[in-house]
Amino acid sequence: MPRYLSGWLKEVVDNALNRPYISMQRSRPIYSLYESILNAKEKKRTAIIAEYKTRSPSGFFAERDAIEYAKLMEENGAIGLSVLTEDKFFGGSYENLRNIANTVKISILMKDFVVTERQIDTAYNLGADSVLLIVRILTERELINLLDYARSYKLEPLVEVHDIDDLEIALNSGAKIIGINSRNLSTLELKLQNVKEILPLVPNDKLKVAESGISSREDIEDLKKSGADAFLIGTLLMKEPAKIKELL
Ligand SMILES: O=C(O)c1ccccc1NCC(=O)[C@H](O)[C@H](O)COP(=O)(O)O
Repeated sequence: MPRYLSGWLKEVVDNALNRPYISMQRSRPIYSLYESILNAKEKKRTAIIAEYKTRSPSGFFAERDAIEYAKLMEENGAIGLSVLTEDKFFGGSYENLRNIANTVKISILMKDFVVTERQIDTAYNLGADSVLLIVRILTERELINLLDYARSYKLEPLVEVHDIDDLEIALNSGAKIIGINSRNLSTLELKLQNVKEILPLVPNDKLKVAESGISSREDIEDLKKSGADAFLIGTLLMKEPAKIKELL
């Protein structure tokens, strides 16, 4: 069982425990998220992971065609796509993930509240190249088990932290890609400053992803100075997809 949780986080995790398993034959190769970020880092290119989400608990709402969005992001140099599959709170679907995976040749992150191996089986089958593992909702043992399980498919998870305690657990678990999320999961407030403070504490042999609340080229430059290797951006690009051209 995942950690003790309350409120919407408890509900989202309870739902995740009962998500159906999708059985299908994966038809695309793995486009490694780890290698994609590393490659951009080595070439000193800005690594953007563009997120497809249509709503969220903080009140975000956008209507946009998933395939058009994914193609535009790929054509404009995004190194990856983060696709929300959580349905109740984020309006996501496995169908969007499968359709996007059938369309693009860049890395795809299944963005969900992953707490079971069955969800990782499904991510792989649908064509995802990585899964999100959120430290806040998992025990350290569960995190280690799910990391190992994802790697058995050659999927390297993005392990998300919100504070220094989470970071310690992520490092103990052997995570290789660490995402620092500026959104507080309880209050839903954004605080980019938290990300800037935690980034320098992440060892340099990890790949570091800044997540949430990035709204300009200046934010990216600031986060780079603090050590970020990649940037996960949803709201800005879902509202104005053409902005990707200004970010790279
Ligand atoms: O996006 C939300 O409002 C949200 C609310 C509660 C928990 C998580 C939430 N978002 C998850 C994410 O990680 C973001 O969608 C992602 O980092 C992109 O953030 P943004 O660019 O701020 O949309």
